[in-house]
Amino acid sequence: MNPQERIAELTTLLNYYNHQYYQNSVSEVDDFSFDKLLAELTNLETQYPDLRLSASPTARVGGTISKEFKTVFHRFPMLSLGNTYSEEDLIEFDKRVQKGLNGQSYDYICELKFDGVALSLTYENGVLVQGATRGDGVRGDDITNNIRTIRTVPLRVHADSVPALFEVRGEGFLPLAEFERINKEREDIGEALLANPRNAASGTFKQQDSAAVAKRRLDCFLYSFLSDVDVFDTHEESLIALKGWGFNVSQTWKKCADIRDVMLYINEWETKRFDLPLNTDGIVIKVNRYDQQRDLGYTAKSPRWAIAFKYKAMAASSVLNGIRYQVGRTGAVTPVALLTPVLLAGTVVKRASLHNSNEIERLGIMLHDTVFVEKGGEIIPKITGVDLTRRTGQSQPIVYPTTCPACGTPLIRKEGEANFYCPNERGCPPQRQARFEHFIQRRAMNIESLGEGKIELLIDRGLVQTPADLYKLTVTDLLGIEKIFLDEETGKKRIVSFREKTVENILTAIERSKAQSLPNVLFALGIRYVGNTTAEKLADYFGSMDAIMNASSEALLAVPDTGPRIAESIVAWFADAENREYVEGLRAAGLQFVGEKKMVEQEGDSLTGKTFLYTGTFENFSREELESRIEANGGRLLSGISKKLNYLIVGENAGPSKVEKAKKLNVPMIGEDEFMAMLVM
Ligand SMILES: NC(=O)c1ccc[n+]([C@@H]2O[C@H](COP(=O)([O-])OP(=O)(O)OC[C@H]3O[C@@H](n4cnc5c(N)ncnc54)[C@H](O)[C@@H]3O)[C@@H](O)[C@H]2O)c1
Ligand SMILES: [Zn+2]
Repeated sequence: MNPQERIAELTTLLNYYNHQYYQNSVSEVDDFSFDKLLAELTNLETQYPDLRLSASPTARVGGTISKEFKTVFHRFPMLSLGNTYSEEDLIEFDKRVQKGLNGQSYDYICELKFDGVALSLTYENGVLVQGATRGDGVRGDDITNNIRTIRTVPLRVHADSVPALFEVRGEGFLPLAEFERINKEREDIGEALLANPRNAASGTFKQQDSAAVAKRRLDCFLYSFLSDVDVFDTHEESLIALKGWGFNVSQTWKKCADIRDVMLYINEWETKRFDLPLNTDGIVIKVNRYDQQRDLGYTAKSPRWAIAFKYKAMAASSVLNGIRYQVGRTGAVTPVALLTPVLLAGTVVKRASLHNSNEIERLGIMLHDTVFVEKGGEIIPKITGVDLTRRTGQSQPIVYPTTCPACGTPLIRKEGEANFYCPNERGCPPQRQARFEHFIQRRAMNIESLGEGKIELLIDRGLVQTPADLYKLTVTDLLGIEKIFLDEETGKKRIVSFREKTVENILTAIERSKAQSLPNVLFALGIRYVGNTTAEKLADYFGSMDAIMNASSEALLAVPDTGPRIAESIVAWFADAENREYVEGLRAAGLQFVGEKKMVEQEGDSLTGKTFLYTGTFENFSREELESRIEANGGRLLSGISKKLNYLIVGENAGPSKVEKAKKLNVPMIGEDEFMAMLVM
């Protein structure tokens, strides 16, 4: 391939990866591979400047804006950072800084490079007025409402000395613990898992529904301050002040006197970073003094006074001794690799995730192979490849089981799904146990005192078949029973025994669970795809278990955010005779089958398929009434003016900027009378 062809190929490919990464929150390649391709393109362009294409990703910030949000212009451009994986490059960087500053002395501030989404927050008179994404660096998406859901972001800064107008920038992220929690929940209801915390954060910030965003507890670390007036002389001062004003500044930064100090910081955090509550992929080195930053200036894409040093993913090699097939609550069978223990990023790794059978095939691994294990964003490390040079005659092909490792039932694979399933929902021991565990969790029936082996014991003793049987348990059933559990790994014994106090606690918790509301009961049933939020929406809409149980697929589809996949799953679940019997058992036990019907009754469909936004006040409706009438007639409310908006309803004292924007985008504006006329059409 000649340079011209290669440049064209790389330009197209990298633009595609950027699009996937920034617009769709998907990484099709790992960052290291991406950065290598980008470096190759940069080199080719330097060698053959005439061949550079106008769409080249080398001199532009990768993202763009989206149509779903209002566009905002950044007061100061939001740039990218030059990056490197090598110490030599860092020394080169330091030499450039030294040269650029003509012999002045300087120091650096080192920070961790947080792996999330860049955010810009604007404060006017101490009040948060705007939160935006980086977008293409010049314009970003206005996601103020979503940013307001972050609890550590101050909505108002209580400090006398803050400038009238200033901007802070930072990295929005999904804490690892939260990422794990969400994925556990998704696994529980059979949803596909989120790939990694960065992409999950990026996808969450782009959601339209701020209430849904609030449910994922996003967080944000702030790392820079900008204003028109000079407030600080150094970056260090700004970090200290931001912290003092109540911003969430990670206390991992450090002032470094020279590049050798920087290297020490890099080494120090290479493994320590895994103890942080979020993923980091390197460190950022910034010249401390603002006047020196100004002297050094910017390229089209990044500051000359800063650079990112990225850590290569931590890898180790180990031997694959076996595979354990785990059966989850929904029957999905997932392989876990059992490895010879190996030290990786400060922890001993014995297991690695393999996701599913496709992954085993893709990697081409065999039993007893030497494999590469990497610690990336996830808590469990993953196998990334095979060391073929060390394959011995001992290697054996991995034969994926065709029957359930727990109960022997032949496995099935549903169309379009990567996992094999054990269809024996009720008889398969791990599935049965997981069903109980799902039932007792806090968001379901909240009988968590039954955790940690107690359920296993009840099942073992034949005291319970389905969770409905919990409500028949008596003191005599429970008192005195016990079981010894042996931890396979440590060889330690653990005794679970039901003494008087335990029994009392359990029976009280079971009794109290009868007061759990309809959405909790519905969620407790464990219908695939019916998570907490869906259960709440169904309960709000139908008001009773019977109404849900007897609802047709079409009726279910009318519930907000309920698509065909959820609707079909619900209908199929209730069509099953044994499930019906189970539900009747729960009814007989006295659980809450009736709730509050909170959803607006459908009045008509005259607004179906149309989107609305309103501004100002109205004679015949309060804001709430207007919103509920729109929804009750099949219309949809949007949160901002975009080309997608069909009508802006304009009332008294309408917001001039909204009207202006609607005019610019040719969005039809209607008055209250016209809206009422549409209702009766
Ligand atoms: N895997 C893929 O498909 C794919 C596609 C596109 C981009 N990428 C990755 O994204 C990178 C490019 O993204 P980029 O342009 O946002 O650059 P970058 O992520 O390498 O650096 C700039 C960003 O770093 C972040 N940052 C984190 N901590 C910071 C701190 N302490 N101080 C200042 N900034 C901090 C900010 O959000 C800033 O916008 C590439 O290096 C690549 O690894 C991957
Ligand atoms: Zn099974």
